[in-house]
Amino acid sequence: MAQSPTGDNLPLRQYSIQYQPSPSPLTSQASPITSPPPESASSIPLSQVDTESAASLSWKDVTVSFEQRSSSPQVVLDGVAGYAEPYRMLTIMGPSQSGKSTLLRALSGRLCRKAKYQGDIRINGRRQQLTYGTSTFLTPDDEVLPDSLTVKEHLILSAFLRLPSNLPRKEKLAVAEHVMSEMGLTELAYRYVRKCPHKGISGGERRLVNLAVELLIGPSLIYFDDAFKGLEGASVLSLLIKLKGLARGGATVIMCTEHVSSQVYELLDDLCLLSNGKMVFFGDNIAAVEHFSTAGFPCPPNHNPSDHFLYTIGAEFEKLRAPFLYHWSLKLICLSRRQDLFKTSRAFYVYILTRRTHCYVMQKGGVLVNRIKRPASRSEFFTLSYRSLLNTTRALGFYWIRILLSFLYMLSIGTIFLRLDHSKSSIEARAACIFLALEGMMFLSVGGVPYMYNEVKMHVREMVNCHYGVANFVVANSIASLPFLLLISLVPLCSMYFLAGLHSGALKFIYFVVNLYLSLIVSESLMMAISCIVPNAYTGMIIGSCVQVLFMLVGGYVRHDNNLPKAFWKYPSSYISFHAHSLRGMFQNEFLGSRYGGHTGAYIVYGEYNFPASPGKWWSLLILAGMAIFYRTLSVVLIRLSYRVRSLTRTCIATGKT
Ligand SMILES: Nc1ncnc2c1ncn2[C@@H]1O[C@H](COP(=O)(O)OP(=O)(O)OP(=O)(O)O)[C@@H](O)[C@H]1O
Repeated sequence: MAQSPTGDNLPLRQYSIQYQPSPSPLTSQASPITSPPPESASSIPLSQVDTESAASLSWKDVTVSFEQRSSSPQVVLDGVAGYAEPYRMLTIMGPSQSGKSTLLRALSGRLCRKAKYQGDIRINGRRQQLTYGTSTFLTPDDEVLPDSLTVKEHLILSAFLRLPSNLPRKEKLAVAEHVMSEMGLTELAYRYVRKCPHKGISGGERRLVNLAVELLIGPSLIYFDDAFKGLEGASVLSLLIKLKGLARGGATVIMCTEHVSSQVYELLDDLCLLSNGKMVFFGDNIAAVEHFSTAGFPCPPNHNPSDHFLYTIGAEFEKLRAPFLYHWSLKLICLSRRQDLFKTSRAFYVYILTRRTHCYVMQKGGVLVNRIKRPASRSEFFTLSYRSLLNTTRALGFYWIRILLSFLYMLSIGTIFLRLDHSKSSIEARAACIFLALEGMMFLSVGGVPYMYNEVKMHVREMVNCHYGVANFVVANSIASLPFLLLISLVPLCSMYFLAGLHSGALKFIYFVVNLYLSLIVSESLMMAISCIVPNAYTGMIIGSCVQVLFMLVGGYVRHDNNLPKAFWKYPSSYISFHAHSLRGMFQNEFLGSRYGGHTGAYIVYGEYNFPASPGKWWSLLILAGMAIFYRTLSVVLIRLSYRVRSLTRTCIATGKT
């Protein structure tokens, strides 16, 4: 484990991943296994562990249940015990729904608030909080990367986001380079992190990039949920070798997976087998095979042990096996043997408790000291803004195509309403032209939902590992969008405004641009708030479209203000509809102070179109600005509420409350 070149007392470490595969443990001379297993030969004695940053995790009586609406609580983990040591990799295995992810979440302090937790989890023998930089949690479900950035850019920007501000810029770059080369990503440095046949990277490489990003802060504890989900042979092996390298570098690696190939199984260190929330086995990979054999379930020759365990302990296999067991007595024998298997797990439990006590005694001081300072909020903010700007500049579909579409749309409106005169008949045409221009432009912002959804998801993933705050993310994202929204309101508008021959005054034109600009900012902010709560981008687009249409209906053009039904449509919908404020301002700007076919502007706006006389057009701009701030603040609140990862266990570890 190489120390970082940070000078000072900065306890930042960099992993050196130089894993050399050892001879296959399954083919090597294994001693006959008894229960509980003997201390593994490959296990590093705890006295030799680098206690400055190493983390020994031990847990006992961990019980987790979820409240059910109609029935009694569902017990997902039932009195599970175990430990994970530095320099070793623990793999939690078991059939689907056996509680693997729940155990991993409990151990990392990331259980959701709904979960009822009981138990005793200790780090280096103490109940203590996992502080920033000490642990990282990865899951393929949250695997969202900024698609428009290259691997190198992503790692460098992540280093700036994660490493302390007092670390010189040069050293942050050096850390990023180091991690990139250790993870074997140097050759991919200039490839985009998106999945794309030519310029992008594969799914396995994306997972390595995700892991690399988390390694920048040198965490002592690495939790990896469903580590191999969606990966095929070579990628699984490559990821496993990297994880094992990390463990050999001093990290405590805990991952969970449903099953692995026999080649991968040979490379595993410790195993925790779960079935239906109960622990069936705990020990090293060789001991597991022996244990099943002793309990009457020998793994057939040339058979994948991991598949064999799944078959034996998986409740769902029971149903599948039944038709093949025509002899009832045979079935009963099988079931009773299976009970034996579960009973022997008691012996492992006792063994683990002994070992766990050992962990307490040997760990010097018992405190996890591998803490690094969080970057200052200001530097976080600048890096996030820069990343958002870079991402949006390159996101072709998000802004550039939108600018082009907006231009074509405005051009169409401009040519349809070409050179409007000041006659009476032009009043209706002018009103329609303004309404269509405004509504069309605001509606196009729905197309940005998938992009925003990805941004929010990426942020939440980073938030889970405590990398930066929500407010910084939302403000940075808003600032990055401003130049593009200005382009969208200015470039296309010019084509329409002058072609249609709307009011010729310079101030009137500036007002039109500012009003459209603010309306787009509000619309964008609303879409962001929606992206924070929807389960996927498509739902977000549907909800976004519905809200835009609803706001348009009460905007004052489709149905005049005094004709709107009072309940719901007028109060409160027409007041909270930013379309209404924007449209009223636009109409006041276009018509007031001019005469059209003998009618005064005031008559047209307040008499014919029934817009309320107050507030005035400048107030509408202020209201729009206020709404933009409101929706952005709402996004901060929604992200905090809906993705709240309040660490229940963390609190328990820290306070000793069970
Ligand atoms: N937030 C939750 N609310 C309600 N029930 C939950 C929640 N999380 C997990 N469960 C339940 O806990 C049980 C175990 O889930 P868990 O995800 O831990 O299993 P798993 O072994 O990781 O499964 P898989 O391999 O399919 O991911 C499941 O029956 C699941 O329905």
